[in-house]
Amino acid sequence: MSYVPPHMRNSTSTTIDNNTISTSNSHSNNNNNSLFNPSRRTSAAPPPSRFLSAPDPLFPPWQPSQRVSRMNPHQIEEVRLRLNLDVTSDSPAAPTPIESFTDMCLDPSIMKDIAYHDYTRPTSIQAQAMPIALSGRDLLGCAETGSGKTAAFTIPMIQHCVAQTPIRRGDGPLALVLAPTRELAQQIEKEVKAFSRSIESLKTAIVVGGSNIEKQRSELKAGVEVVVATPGRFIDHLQQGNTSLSRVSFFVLDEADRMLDMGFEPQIREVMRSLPDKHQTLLFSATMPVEIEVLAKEYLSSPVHVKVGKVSSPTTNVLQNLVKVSENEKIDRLLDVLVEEASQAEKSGHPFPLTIVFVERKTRCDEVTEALIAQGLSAVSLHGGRSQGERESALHDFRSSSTNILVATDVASRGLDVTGVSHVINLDLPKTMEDYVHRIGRTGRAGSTGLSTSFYTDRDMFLVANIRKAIADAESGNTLSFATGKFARRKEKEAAAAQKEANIAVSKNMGIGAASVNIEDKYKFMMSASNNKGEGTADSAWDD
Ligand SMILES: Nc1ncnc2c1ncn2[C@@H]1O[C@H](COP(=O)(O)OP(=O)(O)OP(=O)(O)O)[C@@H](O)[C@H]1O
Repeated sequence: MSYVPPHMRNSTSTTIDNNTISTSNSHSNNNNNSLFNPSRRTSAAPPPSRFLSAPDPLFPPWQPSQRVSRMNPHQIEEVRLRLNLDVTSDSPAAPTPIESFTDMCLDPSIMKDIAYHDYTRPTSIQAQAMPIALSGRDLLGCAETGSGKTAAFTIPMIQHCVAQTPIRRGDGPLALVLAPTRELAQQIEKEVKAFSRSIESLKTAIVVGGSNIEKQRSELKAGVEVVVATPGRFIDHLQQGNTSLSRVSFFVLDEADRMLDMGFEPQIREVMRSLPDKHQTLLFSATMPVEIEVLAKEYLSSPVHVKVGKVSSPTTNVLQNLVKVSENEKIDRLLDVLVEEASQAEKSGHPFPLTIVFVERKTRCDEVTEALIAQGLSAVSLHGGRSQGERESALHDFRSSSTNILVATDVASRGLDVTGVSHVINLDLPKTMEDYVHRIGRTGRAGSTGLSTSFYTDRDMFLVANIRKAIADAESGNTLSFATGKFARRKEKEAAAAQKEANIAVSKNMGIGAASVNIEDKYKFMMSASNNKGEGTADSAWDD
């Protein structure tokens, strides 16, 4: 299929009104609802975009500086090599990577905000992804954790919005970003605001579960240029007719793979199917499983694939420690590490380094936090079982360093960017390498270095072998990545379970079963909690 730029795509086939959403997820439980059911539109809502005569093209031509335009293929290749960029594209060729913001010929207001935030030069993913996005192309972007993927789509998105006819009351947004967690969505919206602080006319809305739906409804109905949302709540608003996709011409899925894992694939597919013909789509993640590539093949139009360095692997900015422990000594060992950190900090006169402790389950999260507080440490917990207000206040305390330890489930493992996190501790290892990559990526961000400490027991040997391999690969410069995605995760879990079974059989034969485990009284409640059947796992915390 040859490439058709978004502004050349046929806009007369925007037959979105008849599309219905499949409602396998609890967030959208009305099977008869159409996302765009005209009867659900408010009278203030505009007619579908095909009836609008847009005075301005949706995708005005964008050109980089003369200097960049004059680069020859050899020079382009040299830049890609230097920036560790792997770029593939059907015709036409991918736009040239740009190593300075000035050469990107951005709106002067955006340039002012980039300077305000002290971004002096683009990161590798930004250098290549931004020109692709600015030229209206679809994109599949994969770069390691903390490499600046957010600005890579945020800045071109703002530039795109500035070029559109203004939003009127009742219009849907011009740009839509979907992200898997409330915290990540809020962070992205902040970044949109940060790079559009000089553009008063650009309004944003954050649309996530757990927050006041009335306020969101009135913001959406009043009309905003950019919506950043978690999928469940956004679909709710679509179904209620509070917003529409009819003006969305810039669509981003951040941490796309995670949203598919969460069961939002039908909804995401429906949104992608229902977008007006004139739009561009950008998909980003640090791990890019095959399911995403399949989705991209179906819905993206000749996307440019950009990979930076070794994808789907732990960032090399983090020094990874693996510590073998028994289940019942985990908390003591955690306290040892944290108390030592506190005393080092005191000796050196530095503040206690910001530390994230990942645990497997919600209740364990609260209990570990209580145990740390009982030892005089300053800790807060973050998980999907807490109210939205509690989640926000925990993250606020941690971001402002008024609390230096965040104990969290995997709800904090994706995308969260907290400046100054220097240590990630896996009290419980995650089930898969993919989650491990995202978790330890909360440190060692934006070129800084970080440390991770992972406690493991016999039951984690499968994952530990993979981690060791990843560390060895990184040291030897091996560029092969491990497989990610739903199927790969299932296989990984099955293999891990088989190994666990084998270990249990061996220990039974040796007469060392669970009965011999001696749990200190003070931690007994944690063991029982984590063994408690029916309690939500970390995955069920993703309840946006
Ligand atoms: N060009 C730049 N110059 C300086 N700092 C930057 C630049 N781009 C991004 N950063 C900073 O780098 C940090 C990480 O960026 P970001 O959160 O976008 O990473 P990410 O690639 O999305 O990570 P993850 O995969 O974990 O979501 C942020 O604090 C951001 O402000």
